[in-house]
Amino acid sequence: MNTPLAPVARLAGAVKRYGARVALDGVDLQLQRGELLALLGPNGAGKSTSIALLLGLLRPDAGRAELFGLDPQRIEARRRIGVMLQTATLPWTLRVGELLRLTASYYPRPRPLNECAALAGIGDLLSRYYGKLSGGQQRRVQFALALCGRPELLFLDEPTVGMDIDARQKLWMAIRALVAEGCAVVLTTHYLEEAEALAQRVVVLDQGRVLSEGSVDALRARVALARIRCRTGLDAAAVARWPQVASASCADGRLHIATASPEVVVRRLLDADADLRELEVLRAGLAEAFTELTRESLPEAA
Ligand SMILES: Nc1ncnc2c1ncn2[C@@H]1O[C@H](COP(=O)(O)OP(=O)(O)OP(=O)(O)O)[C@@H](O)[C@H]1O
Repeated sequence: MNTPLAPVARLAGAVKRYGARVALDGVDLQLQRGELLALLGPNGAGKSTSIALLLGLLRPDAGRAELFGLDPQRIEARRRIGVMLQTATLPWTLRVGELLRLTASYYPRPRPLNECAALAGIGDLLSRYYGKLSGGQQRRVQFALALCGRPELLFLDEPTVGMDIDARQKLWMAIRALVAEGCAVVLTTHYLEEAEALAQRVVVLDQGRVLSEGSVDALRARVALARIRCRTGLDAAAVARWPQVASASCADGRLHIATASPEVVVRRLLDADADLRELEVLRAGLAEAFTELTRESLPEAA
C-alpha cells in the first residue's frame, strides 16, 4: 500500500494577531506535490499573512506552519522553495543575467540560466539593467529568479499585476509547465480568471477564516449561479430587485445578471422587454461564485 506523502506546505489551526486585530483565526490548509492552490479573498482576508507564516517571515500565535514537514525557517526547507512576492527589492544596478547567476548560486541544483530565461520569457533582457526595465518586465525577471533554484514549491503573490495580456498568457504557460514537472504552487490573485485558468484547488479566505475550499468546479456548483447577458432598455437597478436575481449591472451597453433560476429570469425579461436582443445564458464563472460566497459571509447587520 502506498503511504501518503507529507504535504509540501501546511497550516494547521494557524492563528495570527496584530495587536487586537485577528488576521488569521484558525486556518487549515495543505498542499501536495504538483498541485496548484489558488488562495483567494477580498482585501485584508489574510492571504499575505498565510504566505508569510509558510515562509517563516512571521510566526503563528497558535497552531503550526510547516514546509515539507519542517519548520519554515529551516534552511533545508527554504532551499526547496521559490518566492515571488508583491514587492521585491532587487539591486537596480545589476544586469538581469548577473542577477539570475547570483540568485542561482544560492541553490544546490539550479536550473540552467537559458532555461530560466526561456520559461520566464526574458531571453532578450539578460544584458539590460534591472532598474531600467518596465514594471511588467521586472515582474518577469522576478518570476525567473523565483524558479531558478528548481523549487519544489513556488509562492506566487499576485504574479501578473502590471503585465500585458501577452506576458500574462506566457506566464500562465510557464506555470503550467512547472506544475507538470511536479512543482507545487501557491498562487494569490485578484484576477479570478487567473485562478480559473490555473488552479486545481481554490481556498477562499475571508476575515482570517477559510470560507470555502474545493475545485473551481465544486465552488461554482456550490453557488449554482448562471450568468445572463442581453441588450435591453430595462433598468439594471430595477432588475436587481427581482426576487430570483442575485445581482444585475450594466457593462459594455449590456445588462449582466447573476441568478440561480435562469429560466424564470429569462421568461420575465422577455415579458418585460419585447425589444430585448442578444440574449445569452452562461454557466457562472468563479467571479460570480466568489462574489456570492463573500457576500453570504457578511454579518446580517451589513
Ligand atoms: N503589520 C500589520 N500590522 C497590523 N495589521 C496588519 C499587518 N499586516 C496585516 N494586517 C491586518 O491583518 C489582516 C490581514 O491582512 P493580509 O495582508 O494578510 O490580507 P490580504 O488577504 O493579503 O489582503 P490584500 O488582498 O489586500 O493583499 C488585515 O486586516 C490587515 O489590515
